[in-house]
Amino acid sequence: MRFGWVWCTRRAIRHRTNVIAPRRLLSTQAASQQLSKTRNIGIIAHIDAGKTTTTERMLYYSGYTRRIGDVDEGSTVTDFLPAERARGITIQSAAITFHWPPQNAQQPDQQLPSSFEVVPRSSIPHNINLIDTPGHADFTFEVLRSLRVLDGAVCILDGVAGVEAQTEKVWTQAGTYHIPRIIFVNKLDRDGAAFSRTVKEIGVRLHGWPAVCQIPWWKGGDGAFIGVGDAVYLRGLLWQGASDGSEIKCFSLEELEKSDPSFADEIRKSRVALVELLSEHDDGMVELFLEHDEDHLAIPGAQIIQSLRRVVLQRPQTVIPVFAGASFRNIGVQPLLDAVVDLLPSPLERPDSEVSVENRSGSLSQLLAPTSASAPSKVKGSKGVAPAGHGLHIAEAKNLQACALAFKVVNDAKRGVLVYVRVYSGSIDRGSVLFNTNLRTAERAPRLLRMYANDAVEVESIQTGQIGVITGLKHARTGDTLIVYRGLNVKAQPPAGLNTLQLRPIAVPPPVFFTSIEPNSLSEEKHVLESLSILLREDPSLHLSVDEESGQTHLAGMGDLHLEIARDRLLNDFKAKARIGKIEIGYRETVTTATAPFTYDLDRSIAGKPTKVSITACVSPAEETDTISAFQPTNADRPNQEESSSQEPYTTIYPPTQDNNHNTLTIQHPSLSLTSTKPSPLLPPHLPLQTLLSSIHAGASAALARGPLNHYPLSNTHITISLDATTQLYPETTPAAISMATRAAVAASLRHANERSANVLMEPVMRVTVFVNERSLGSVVQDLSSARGGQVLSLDGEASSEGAGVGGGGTDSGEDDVLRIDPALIYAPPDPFASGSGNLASSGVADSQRQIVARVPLKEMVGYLNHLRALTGGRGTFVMSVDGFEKMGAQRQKEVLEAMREFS
Ligand SMILES: Nc1nc2c(ncn2[C@@H]2O[C@H](COP(=O)(O)OP(=O)(O)OP(=O)(O)O)[C@@H](O)[C@H]2O)c(=O)[nH]1
Repeated sequence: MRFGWVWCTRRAIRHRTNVIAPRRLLSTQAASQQLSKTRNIGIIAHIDAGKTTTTERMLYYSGYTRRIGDVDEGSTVTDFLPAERARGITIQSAAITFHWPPQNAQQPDQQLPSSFEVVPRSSIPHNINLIDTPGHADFTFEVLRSLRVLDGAVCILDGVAGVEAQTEKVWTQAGTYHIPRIIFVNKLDRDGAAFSRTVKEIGVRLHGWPAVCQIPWWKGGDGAFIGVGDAVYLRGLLWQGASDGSEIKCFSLEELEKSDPSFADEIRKSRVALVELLSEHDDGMVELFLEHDEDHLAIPGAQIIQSLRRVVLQRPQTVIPVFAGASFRNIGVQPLLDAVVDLLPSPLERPDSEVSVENRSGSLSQLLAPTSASAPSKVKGSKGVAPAGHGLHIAEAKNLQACALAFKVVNDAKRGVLVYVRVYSGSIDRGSVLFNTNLRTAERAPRLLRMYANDAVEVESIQTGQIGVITGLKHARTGDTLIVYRGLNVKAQPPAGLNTLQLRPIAVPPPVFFTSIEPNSLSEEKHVLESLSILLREDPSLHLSVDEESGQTHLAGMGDLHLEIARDRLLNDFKAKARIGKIEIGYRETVTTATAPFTYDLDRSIAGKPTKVSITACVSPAEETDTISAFQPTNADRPNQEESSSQEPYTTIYPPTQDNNHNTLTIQHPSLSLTSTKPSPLLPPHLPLQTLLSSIHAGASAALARGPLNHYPLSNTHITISLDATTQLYPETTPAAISMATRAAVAASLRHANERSANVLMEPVMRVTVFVNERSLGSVVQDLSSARGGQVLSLDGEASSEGAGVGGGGTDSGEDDVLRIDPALIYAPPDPFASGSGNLASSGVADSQRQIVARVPLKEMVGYLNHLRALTGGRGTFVMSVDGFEKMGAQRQKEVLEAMREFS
């Protein structure tokens, strides 16, 4: 029997049409039907596992592309940036929409049946919004950003390499967002493919029970990879005939019994193992098993799917459905798409979104819940927000019409800047005024799009749960929260409370590499700055700063590849004409002593106008600890002085969260009260107190950008500014003068501190996780701890005696309560090409795979991959992330500074 990937059972669907529902109910029912038929999913994996290759097949089989794009030819839909095509890697996550199973334009929208006991969900076309994420560790932040808007994920593994370092990392990250995941073991056509070893690694390294839903079908038992055995529907699927993989031949167990009895036998074993595993985690499966006289094979496939779905949606997810294929050979992608629809959740099945309002967090439904009679009444001075512990009730929430997250900004050559949003509540309509709660600005959404592969289709609205694109926005950046508020116009602001609403704030790691950018000529400067500002809107993990003294612009990022790509995009995509310096490590400086107050008097003309002001500053070390931790919230540029002002109206504190470098700023302004409703007579009329404070903040930040020791940004430094309005402000005081004087006063104080007791350099220290063979373990540990000055924290998740108590062992997530699974208890079919047969030790997992976690200075990790490969015969892999900044010892600092001089 030959057929395309359209199940015969699909035709069996009957719809009940005799139910008459009220009109309003019908519209909400229609909306919820639509949402039930939506999947917002991501594809995650280690670099090169085959995410883009698999996505291309998904687009092709769903009918959205006419030919299959090839990563190696640079013709894929999702890797559309020239830099991605040139390098064959994904840099930006792409979001595309398609239907699965394919939708026939002539057919009316099909309704989901009321039960899935007989036919699976995948018998009805669903709307899939898919995000293909980058695998390289330098773009981890891009992955994190995407994970926030996903409801489910497909993790792709390379069947030869197994579970790799970056897989483990993104898997854990997806776990922290409670994103249900399924696994596709890809590249099973390659020499050395080891499905069994990979399945065992899933159990051991991803800490979940692999539910093997498909087993590989090797021709004649040990020949070419030709298809899969389906443990759910008890059949063999053979990809044959058409080279595009659209024709699949299906064999029943009885048929297989005649042609390939051992394969038929293995499919039965896989079904028994699957039912056994599900019975341990799902009571529904136990009942089914009993109902079917304890016959593992008698349970209908559709009910196995139902049980799989229930376990996938459990929190935490401990069972991981595993599928098999080789997307490059067009094998296995259609059943994987069915699994996406059948097993991953719709937006309706996801937990409520996290939000924060005025620094308090809760859930979106708490915020939107109608204020009940028992809800606390408005507290004076609290701007309508109930005190902590009473949820997030805000009277104005009833006027909130939509709430969305801009999770991605892309500069499209044809369509301009595209802002990808996921709507969490309400609907964004064409022409809506959106208030950006990060930037505190409003702008209109002129056009809305849905991206179907290469085509964009204009739409009137983007509804709750959907992903869409807004074009024509001038300000929105990746990570911004956008709200629509009843009565809002472009000039108005929503009331306090709502204007601080943030959806799932995300931590941005500090940048550790930087490079300088200098326009080739003055006339190029504008274009260079505009291009940089688009890059920054796209990617908030890039940081831009201007060194006022040297006039140089510095671009900082997460890794050397991250900056290399930014440089390529600037020069090649945006055609900016600029000189780009070499990529260097971003060290920090910190003060070691406190200074006495120093006053800077400014009295000169600026832009032809006389200006006058005095600013007093002193600096001190911010804290006693030697390290600073790595992560800060994204809304870092949002001043927080209102909070502190409510406690102390004459002091404004900018806490460390305002600054990526853990600097703090305290402004003492006796005689100027923040809580006073009347303007102070001590302030010049053109200088409101908030403007004065912002000018001081800007001046202090500029001074902190360049330290006196070696021109690195300051870190862990506390600045105190005191300003007596009666003696230090004048009618000629302007905001620009205040900034200038503050910068001068702080810079002088930093110099004084450095003269009294020299500043020290702080260097980025990475948390490195290395995977190596048993044989190479000794040499890699030796290399990390001796040659690279690192500190081994744990081996295989167990804290080493050396590292105990320093950074903790365990996984990257720091979780100690991860599920530890004995690989001997995991079912996997034998690997024909590996020595041994499905036993972890004999298949090489226990022997070969060891995990080392260490803290190592970033400087020592530059070029580490090549060294690791040499030490491990090419098998070792590693991932790293910033663990913090650490003060250098005198000798190390001397060596680093000398090396810098040598190369400069
Ligand atoms: N033999 C074989 N090669 C494959 C398969 N799938 C992908 N490849 C190849 O593996 C390489 C990487 O594939 P990609 O699809 O770019 O992998 P990726 O995971 O998207 O890579 P990044 O986006 O850079 O992380 C390409 O050369 C593909 O042709 C497969 O099933 N079999």
